[in-house]
Amino acid sequence: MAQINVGVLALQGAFSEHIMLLRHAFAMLQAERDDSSWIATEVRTPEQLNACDALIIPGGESTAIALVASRCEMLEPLRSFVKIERRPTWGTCAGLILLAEAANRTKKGGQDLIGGIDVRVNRNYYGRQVESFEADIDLPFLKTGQPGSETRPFRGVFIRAPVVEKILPQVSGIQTAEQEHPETIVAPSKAPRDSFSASKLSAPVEVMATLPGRTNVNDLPQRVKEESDGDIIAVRQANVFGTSFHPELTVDPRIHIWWLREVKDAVAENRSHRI
Ligand SMILES: NC(=O)CC[C@H](N)C(=O)O
Repeated sequence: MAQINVGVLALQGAFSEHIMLLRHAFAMLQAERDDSSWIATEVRTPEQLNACDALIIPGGESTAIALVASRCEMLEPLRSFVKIERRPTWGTCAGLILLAEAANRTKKGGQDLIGGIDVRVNRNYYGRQVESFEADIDLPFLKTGQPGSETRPFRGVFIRAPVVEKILPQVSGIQTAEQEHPETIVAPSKAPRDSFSASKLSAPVEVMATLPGRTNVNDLPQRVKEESDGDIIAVRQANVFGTSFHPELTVDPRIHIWWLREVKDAVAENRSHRI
C-alpha cells in the first residue's frame, strides 16, 4: 500500500481548514477502495517539505506567506519543489498568487513569488474584504464521469480574490516574463530553467474555470481580456494548479478529491521512473 504524504504550507492562512478537508477527502477515496495510505502534514520547514509528495498553499495573505517563507528560508526549497522537482502543487487564493510567475497590484516594493504557472494575476481584483462574495461556479473538470462526480455547481468563496488577467508567453529561459512585461513584479527565479524537461516546458497553461464578469462590482481595474469569456478563476500548467477561491472554506471535498486523484497518478508515474 503506497503512502502518499500531502503537505499543506502552514506559515499563515487557512491551512487547518485544508487539512480538515483533505482528511474528509481521504476518507471518501478510501470508501471507494482507493488503496493508498494518505497522510496530511503541516509544512513549516525544508525538511518537512522534502518529505511531501504534493503540496497545498492555502489562502491567506500572499505577502505575509512570502515574508515568513523568506525568513524561514523556505522560498528556494518551495521554488525547487514546484519548478525543478515538479511535484504536484495546488494554490488557493493567496496560494494562486504565489504560484503565478507575475503579479500586479502588489505592495510597494513588490513581493516574492514562488512561480510555476506562466500567468500574471491581478491581486485583490474584486476589491477589498467588504467586497468579498460567494457565487455558484461551474467547474467542468469535476465532471469526470467517475464515481461521486456530479454536475451540481460548486460554491465559490472569493475573499479579496485574485484573477488570472494574462496568460504569459511560456518562460523559455531566453526571454523572461520580466523582460516581456516590465511593468509587472516578477518573482526572481533563481532556479535554473534549463533543468526542466522539454515536455514540462512545453506544457501549456490550461484555463480550468471562469466566472462570468461581475458587472455589479464597482471600480474594477482595466484588465487585459483573454479570449475566454469571464474572469479566469482556475488554471493548471503541468504539475501546478491554482484557484482564485477557497474550497477549504466550504465543506465540499470535490475539488480536493479530484486533485488527490491527479496527485496519485503523478506520484505513481514518478515512482515508476525511479525504479
Ligand atoms: N483570501 C485570500 O487568500 C486573499 C489573498 C490576498 N488578496 C493576497 O494578496 O494575498
